[in-house]
Amino acid sequence: MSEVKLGGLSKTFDDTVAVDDVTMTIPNGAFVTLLGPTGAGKTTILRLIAGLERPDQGDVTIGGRSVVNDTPAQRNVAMVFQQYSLYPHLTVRDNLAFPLRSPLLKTPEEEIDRKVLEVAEVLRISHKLGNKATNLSGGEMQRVSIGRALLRDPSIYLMDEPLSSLDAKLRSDLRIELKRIQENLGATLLYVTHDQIEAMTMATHVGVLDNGRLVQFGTPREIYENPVNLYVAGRLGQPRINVLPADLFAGAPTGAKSIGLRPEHIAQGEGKASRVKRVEHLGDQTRLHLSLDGHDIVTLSEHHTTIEPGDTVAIQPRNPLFFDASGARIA
Ligand SMILES: Nc1ncnc2c1ncn2[C@@H]1O[C@H](COP(=O)(O)OP(=O)(O)OP(=O)(O)O)[C@@H](O)[C@H]1O
Repeated sequence: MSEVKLGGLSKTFDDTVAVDDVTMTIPNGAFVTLLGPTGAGKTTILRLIAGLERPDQGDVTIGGRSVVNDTPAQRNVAMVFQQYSLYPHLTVRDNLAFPLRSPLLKTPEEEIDRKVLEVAEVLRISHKLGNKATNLSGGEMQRVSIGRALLRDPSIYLMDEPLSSLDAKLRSDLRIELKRIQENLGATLLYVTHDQIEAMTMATHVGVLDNGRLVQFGTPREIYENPVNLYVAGRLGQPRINVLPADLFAGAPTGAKSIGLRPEHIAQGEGKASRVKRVEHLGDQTRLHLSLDGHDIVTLSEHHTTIEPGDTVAIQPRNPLFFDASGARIA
């Protein structure tokens, strides 16, 4: 596995700037997620690293060596796409074994068998090894695609929303498995997702993209607790951060246009009186939807709260974030 560096990487398609001067280091053994809305440039970054696109500007190095003039095969990256890409006429076993049977590798058949079984076990598809790839459910096909990538020994794994087609239960199981496998292998992984839970739970580092630009790169905790701007603050956190006028509460610093309050950063009991509009009991948490001077605010409450719609709750900020008129964080 290797450190992968992007230096001033840019790519334009016709009039669209897909990737805009991105500089980023994916440390050896790191699990980096790229987070951003549709069209932010996530997939294009993966394709530039894989060698499926050529950059207009900038460099990609793998293990300290520039690879921009290398073919995808020479780069030795393993890519898992959102859409599974299996050989339909082959069995699951043969699909998994395929990369190991490359004439260059000369892997002995018993070793191939052992590795295939191991990966099939982890991904819970051992009972389907004899099936043709076409006789699988979407979730099973995607697990085979992930398994096929895991069977190689690439410089980096590039994964483009590999879990997005799976149901919620399987997705959360595989999230844990994938993280465990990555840690065991010491694998370097760049993982694209829309899903902030995936970004928060699996990543050692998160890169947040906005219109092709990398706006912040840091640990999930840094990104959550210290967002550089409103855009980043809004990408992590469920329920989303409340963004309110800075003068709604006393104490805003000069130049502050808005205050960002995460739902858990609102203290109840003292402060300004808000009206309860809705109470959502979600099992693991209870959410209060409040209205204060015409602004909607979401906060959390105790599981067994007796607060009801129509009640009044006094609230005040705790650990607020302040942003200027351009959205940049100022305090
Ligand atoms: N081959 C292409 N030709 C023209 N435009 C492209 C091409 N590939 C990507 N784009 C454009 O570049 C921008 C970035 O696309 P990209 O697929 O990298 O975004 P993304 O963040 O991966 O989005 P999604 O989450 O929807 O996959 C988009 O505006 C897209 O329409």
